[in-house]
Amino acid sequence: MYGQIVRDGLVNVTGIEDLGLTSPVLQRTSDAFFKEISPFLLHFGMFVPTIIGQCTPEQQAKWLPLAMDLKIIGTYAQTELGHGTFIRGLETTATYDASTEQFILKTPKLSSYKWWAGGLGKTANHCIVLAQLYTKGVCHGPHPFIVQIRDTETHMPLPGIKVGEIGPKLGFNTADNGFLGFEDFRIPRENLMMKNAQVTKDGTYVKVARHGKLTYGTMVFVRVMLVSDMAYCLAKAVTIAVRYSAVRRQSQPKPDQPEPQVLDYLTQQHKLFICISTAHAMKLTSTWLWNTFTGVLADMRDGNTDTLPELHALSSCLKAISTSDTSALIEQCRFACGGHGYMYSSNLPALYSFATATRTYEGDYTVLLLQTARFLVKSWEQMDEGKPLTPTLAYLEQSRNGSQVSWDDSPEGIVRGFDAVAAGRIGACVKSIRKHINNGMDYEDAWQMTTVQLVGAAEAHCRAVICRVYRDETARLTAGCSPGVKAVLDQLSTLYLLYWALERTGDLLRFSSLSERDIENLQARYEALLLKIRPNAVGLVDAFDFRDEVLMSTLGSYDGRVYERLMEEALKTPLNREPVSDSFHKYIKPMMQGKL
Ligand SMILES: CCCCCCCCC/C=C/C(=O)SCCNC(=O)CCNC(=O)[C@H](O)C(C)(C)COP(=O)(O)OP(=O)(O)OC[C@H]1O[C@@H](n2cnc3c(N)ncnc32)[C@H](O)[C@@H]1OP(=O)(O)O
Ligand SMILES: Cc1cc2nc3c(=O)[nH]c(=O)nc-3n(C[C@H](O)[C@H](O)[C@H](O)COP(=O)(O)OP(=O)(O)OC[C@H]3O[C@@H](n4cnc5c(N)ncnc54)[C@H](O)[C@@H]3O)c2cc1C
Repeated sequence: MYGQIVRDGLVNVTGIEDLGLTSPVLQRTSDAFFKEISPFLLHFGMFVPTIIGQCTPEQQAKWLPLAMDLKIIGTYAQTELGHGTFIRGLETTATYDASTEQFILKTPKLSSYKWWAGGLGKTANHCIVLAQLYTKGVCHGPHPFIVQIRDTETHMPLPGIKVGEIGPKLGFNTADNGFLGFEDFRIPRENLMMKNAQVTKDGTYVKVARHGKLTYGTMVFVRVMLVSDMAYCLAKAVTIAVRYSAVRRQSQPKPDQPEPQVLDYLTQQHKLFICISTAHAMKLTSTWLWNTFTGVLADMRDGNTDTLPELHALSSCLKAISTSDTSALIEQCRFACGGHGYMYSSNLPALYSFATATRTYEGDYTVLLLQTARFLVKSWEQMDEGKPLTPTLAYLEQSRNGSQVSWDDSPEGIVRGFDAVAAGRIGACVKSIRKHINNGMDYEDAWQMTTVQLVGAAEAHCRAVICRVYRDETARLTAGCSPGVKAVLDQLSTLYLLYWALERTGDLLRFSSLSERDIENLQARYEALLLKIRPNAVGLVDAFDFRDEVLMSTLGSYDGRVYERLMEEALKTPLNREPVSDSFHKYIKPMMQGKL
């Protein structure tokens, strides 16, 4: 399996190179080669971006051509057996030896071993290592180093390097995730990636970055990219599930009628149409987030890091919510396909295992929402001090006088309702923290006692951002469309708002004048909208325009020959090569004859 995937991975990479395309395209085209993950994912997904983001121009001139021409194969080794979330707690050390102008890398304990980096086990010969930088007896915190770990000719691990594969996982089983330990492993001073901090030959530490967290820049980039990846993943899953639901006929609600397409059941529409809407919502939000990200990068190039905190807060909650929603909705697509959705040949299991991993890697869901919550609470306090709010938090102003928002069930009114929920939940967190402090707790304990609410407030903020961006971007992008297209896309964005309003009635009752009658109206509108979308459902997923080779699904292929494809795949399984398995003669027959 590994050998096959490496071969396909290289065909994919060199093919893209020949076309002179860039790595995001690689990500998309690799889908046509793999159901699983390429061992080269981290090379282009994190190793190359870190060289660009963390190296000086001179260092880039050395390393980038080698990486882009695949003369070296890299990964990103930050997480350790003992630490993944808490980067400041990483145990691997890099101690500067001025006498030889080298850093000495050590993994002092088993828990210090790097663990998880994709491609590290058997594929990569270089990696970015995050290690605690020591010079002149002082620790300056985690810094990125570029480290050769295998001989580029023999691929043997270099002396002082312990490296290997970490073993089977829920998914990602071709990603070749590995472990890495250092025993007094020496690297040249120049292998410290010196864009944000430098160590001179005599060991003097020089801080260059204007912001203490620019070392974390690669993670922010990947979080931004993952929102788009999730939209793409969910669009594939719902294409499979909707097409299958159009082919599958089951049960007989009316004795004198033929079995209906399962797509005609309202419950099936309830499971699947939110998936179509969410794929659109996340795609539009990811483009908006990308534009925000590139804007912040431009500001930082001009020496201004003022917009970085809002980007960190946005990328954290959008990565958390997009990966969490996608994992849940891909599983919902699988549920909607009955037993055949559980077949590996449907491709839904592989899509799910990829999505559910993203909820954890690049920053755990809870941890990132708490990062966003930190920014929300700080913004609330700045508002109390009369300081201006950042654009995505402008809605907090409406909460200043504490009056309840009057419920308005128009799409724009529902967006305002979600703003009110977010403002209300942030305000409740601030109130909780202040109450605990007044009762004698210190700030850290008061914060910890409020974290369940803080995660909820961050989710509410993120939902409000997605609703607003989705609604605004749909209106902007459909302005020139035909009335028919405009109407269908408006139905999808309205469906998203009604769905989440019904999911969050508790919050809306608490923070707006929503009534029981309003909820009944929402439910009726939602169900009527499902029926309106039904005639366009297959057209909407066809519009995602996935080729069969990319969907790789017995259930989702364009021609709808589901049962023929399921049988074709079944006959390919190794167990069907012989009519009788040799296990019958070895075990079953002796058992039947009482000879086991
Ligand atoms: C195509 C692609 C496919 C690419 C496909 C690639 C496949 C990927 C495979 C997987 C790869 C990985 O998982 S790589 C490993 C990923 N690992 C992670 O993501 C680890 C997650 N942990 C973290 O990011 C950090 O530990 C975090 C939780 C933020 C806490 O960091 P710290 O303790 O240093 O910071 P704190 O004390 O919490 O906060 C101090 C201040 O720093 C700010 N801060 C914290 N992080 C910041 C940041 N990133 N940018 C700006 N500011 C930040 C906070 O807002 C605070 O600001 P003030 O409030 O103003 O003080
Ligand atoms: C498929 C996959 C691929 C990966 N690839 C890479 C890679 O290429 N390179 C790399 O460096 N890493 C990689 N990782 C590792 C990944 O980045 C970490 O697993 C992730 O950052 C989570 O950290 P952790 O595993 O230490 O979990 P922990 O942080 O230990 O989480 C365990 C639990 O503790 C909770 N928790 C932790 N801190 C807090 C807190 N402050 N407040 C409240 N709750 C908290 C979490 O929410 C979670 O419920 C990969 C992981 C996976 C699953």
